Amino acid sequence: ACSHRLWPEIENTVMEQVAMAKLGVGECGAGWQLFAEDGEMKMYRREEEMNGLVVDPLKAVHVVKGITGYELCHYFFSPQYRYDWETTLEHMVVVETISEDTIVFQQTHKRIWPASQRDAVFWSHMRKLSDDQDTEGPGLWAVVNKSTELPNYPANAGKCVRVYLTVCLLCQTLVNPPKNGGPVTREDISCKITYCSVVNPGGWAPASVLRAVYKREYPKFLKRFTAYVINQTKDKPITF
Ligand SMILES: O=S(=O)(CCO)c1ccc(-c2ccc(C3CCCC3)c([C@H]3C[C@H]3c3ccccn3)c2)cc1
Repeated sequence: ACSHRLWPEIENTVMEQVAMAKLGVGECGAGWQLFAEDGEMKMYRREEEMNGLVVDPLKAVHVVKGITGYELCHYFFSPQYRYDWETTLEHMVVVETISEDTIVFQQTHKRIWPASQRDAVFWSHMRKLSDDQDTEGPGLWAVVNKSTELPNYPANAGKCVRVYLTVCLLCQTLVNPPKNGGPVTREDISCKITYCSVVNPGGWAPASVLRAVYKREYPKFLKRFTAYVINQTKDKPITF
């Protein structure tokens, strides 16, 4: 995989995205505004436009009990589960499997009225990161998705407007070993999640419409996805 043409970009993007994900939303002076909250899940956005297009960066933080960072990243990265949890997905193609941890996708998303239908072409990479603090711990896992150009999937060639996205799912597993020294069970683990995304909608769509869609779709997506992983893993051995 290190020889692949995308490798340098993947390496740089992962480092940059993980560094950004680790930054707290800090004092809200940094422009992050809380727009959705549900229990442990908090969603922030910054209102940003690029030549008239809404490209509001999104940062969500969440803590989920009973699953590991590896498990969350595995179900997020692996194509075979995506239709189960990604409700806005109309069609997904695995364009290229660069390695077991790097895949190129083409996805068509269901049309969200009144915007025209969108598609995305992006590479997706999953990786374990060394957790600076404790090296031997379960550590940090991340999946980074970033739009890329593919000659065989030219942008805006068919009915869909091409979106440009950069997404980072950063997960830290927290283990609370049982007092009695017994084996670690799912009651003793939780996962701290940071999900960052910037989606440039490609073609024009009304700012009010896009912001309403983001406000509705992102909380739904993160809640549905985490519930899906909890359900998929509850009767399986823990994978760190
Ligand atoms: O995390 S991923 O990599 C998971 C792999 O599927 C991801 C997440 C989000 C998107 C996406 C793509 C298009 C749109 C919009 C833009 C104009 C009209 C459609 C949106 C906005 C609508 C928001 C949204 C948020 C979450 C889920 C779906 N929809 C989001 C794509 C990939």
